[in-house]
Amino acid sequence: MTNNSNELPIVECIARARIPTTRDPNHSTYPEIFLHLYKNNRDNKEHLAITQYERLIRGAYIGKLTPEREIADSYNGITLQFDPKTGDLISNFGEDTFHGRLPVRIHSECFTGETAWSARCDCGEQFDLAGDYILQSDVKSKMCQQHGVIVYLRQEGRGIGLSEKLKAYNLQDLGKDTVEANLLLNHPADGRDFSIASSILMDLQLSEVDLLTNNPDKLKAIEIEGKLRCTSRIPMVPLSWNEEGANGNNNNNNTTNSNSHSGIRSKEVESYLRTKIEKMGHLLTTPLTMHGSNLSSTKKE
Ligand SMILES: Nc1nc2c(ncn2[C@@H]2O[C@H](COP(=O)(O)OP(=O)(O)OP(=O)(O)O)[C@@H](O)[C@H]2O)c(=O)[nH]1
Repeated sequence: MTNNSNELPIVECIARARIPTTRDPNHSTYPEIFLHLYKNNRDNKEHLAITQYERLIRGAYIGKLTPEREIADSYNGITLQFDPKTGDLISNFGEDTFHGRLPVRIHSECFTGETAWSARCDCGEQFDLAGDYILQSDVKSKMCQQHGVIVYLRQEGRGIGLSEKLKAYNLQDLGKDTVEANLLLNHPADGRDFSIASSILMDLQLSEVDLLTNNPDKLKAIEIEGKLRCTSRIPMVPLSWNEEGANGNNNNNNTTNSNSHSGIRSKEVESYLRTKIEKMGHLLTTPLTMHGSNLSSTKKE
């Protein structure tokens, strides 16, 4: 395995499965998503793609697998044939490049935000918003059509890992911001490698994506000449900013922020978001009334 950062990582899907989900309460039957587990030649992590699009189910097992059966249930009118020993699809459909745009979220692991209900960051909220945007049918944007992909990168704490992130939290409690805390611990401000996500998206045969993000580094990483293109950015506006009078690019109708849930509020999350905007160039306009500050800075795209 090579580790040349100028080259795109090589990714290989090592497991796929169909997952019925409860994400869409308006759906009469449960919608289905597919989990694709990838290994790669950059790190020893298993990264994930969560897809909602029928052409992206290569290798996914559909129907009830028994040792005698070689034909699985049909899916969207296509009869699926699979290898009963491995569970892999034999049919080759879905191998063509997908011609069209799909909403895509590249999300980084955050145990504290997604599992432990931490109000230090908005990671759990963002993950839910991305799922709602992609999986629900009643979102504002007609572009969704209940199709899309979430690439879930196992890059906890912007790549520094959970134990180092907890040390950073302690420094933040002493007054450092998230960037200063990382640097004091001898880590980069952001140690993530988004090119793994690009390779996964290309493996899923995507060529054009509408990226759900405020992070300019993700927008850059997604542009692979002649292969992968970001056609538009869908801003991730914190839910709590709904009532705070967010302006500028946050008022874009085509955002993930389409419901009235009040979102995460804490002085820690405000500091976290402020540091993203002021030090990491995130494409968000701070609401003027942000608690504990009178910020009015606007980052232009
Ligand atoms: N080092 C460090 N990492 C944190 C902290 N809070 C959250 N994180 C990590 O920051 C990452 C958030 O990444 P993403 O959800 O991809 O979002 P993003 O890069 O901010 O960009 P968006 O696409 O705009 O949401 C996760 O890996 C979190 O674990 C912190 O205080 N310190």
